Amino acid sequence: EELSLESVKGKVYTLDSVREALIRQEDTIVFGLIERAKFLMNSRTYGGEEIPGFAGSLAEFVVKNTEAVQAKVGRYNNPEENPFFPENLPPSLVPSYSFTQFLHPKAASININKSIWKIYFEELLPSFVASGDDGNYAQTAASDLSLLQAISRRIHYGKFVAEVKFRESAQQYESLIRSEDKEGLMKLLTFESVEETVRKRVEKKAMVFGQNVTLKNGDEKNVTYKVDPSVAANLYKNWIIPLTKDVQVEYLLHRLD
Ligand SMILES: O=C(O)C(=O)C[C@]1(C(=O)O)C=C[C@@H](O)C=C1
Repeated sequence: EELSLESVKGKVYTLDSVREALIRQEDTIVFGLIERAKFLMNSRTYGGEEIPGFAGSLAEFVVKNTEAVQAKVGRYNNPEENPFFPENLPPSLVPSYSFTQFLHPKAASININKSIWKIYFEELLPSFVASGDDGNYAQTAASDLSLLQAISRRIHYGKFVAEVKFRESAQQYESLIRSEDKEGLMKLLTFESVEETVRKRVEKKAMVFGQNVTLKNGDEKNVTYKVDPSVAANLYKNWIIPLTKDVQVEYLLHRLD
């Protein structure tokens, strides 16, 4: 019998368990897309300085302040969580839970939220949100925040995936890490067939969770969706999976520090 990766009590990370976690996070992301798509683009949420005395957008104001509140109640004590604005976050005020420390300390702090932020507003939103203004800026920012958090958590979960893979094939990874062979690392950590399954499942989830439900007979043939299922699948294909892989490579490059 093989020993479990973590013999201490607490959360156990294995390739199966991290993949299970990624699958569950798909639900959160698909629901997040559906919730954000309820509102129009509402560009005033993202531009100009709408808040007196605050140098940033309304969305930035909501995210910064919400992260500060959540930091005070311990959100970022969990190594699976990564803030968008880590600068000047207040300390937690609550007793901390002892989360399983699974990551390599020198690689654990990777945070690519600055890129995620930019991609989200510049590329993702326009791909699934209808243009226009319905005035719901606060609700829009709140739904952006929960979707951003879900996407960020998923992408940074790459650290856990990478650590599992490293422990399973330490020798193979070590030589690639020592020669800083990014391409070789990318190749070793890639499973094309898993990626294809992820994309297909996400498309199906967008169909199942996002279909407009009616009780009228005959409507089964005219099903419509709240978010175009192919948009959800492409979001994974073009951004979420590639960024999760970038996090894995970045993590591995620091794995022997
Ligand atoms: O499941 C894995 O092994 C992962 O690394 C996750 C993931 C993904 O982002 O979904 C990324 C790279 C692999 O090629 C397959 C899937």
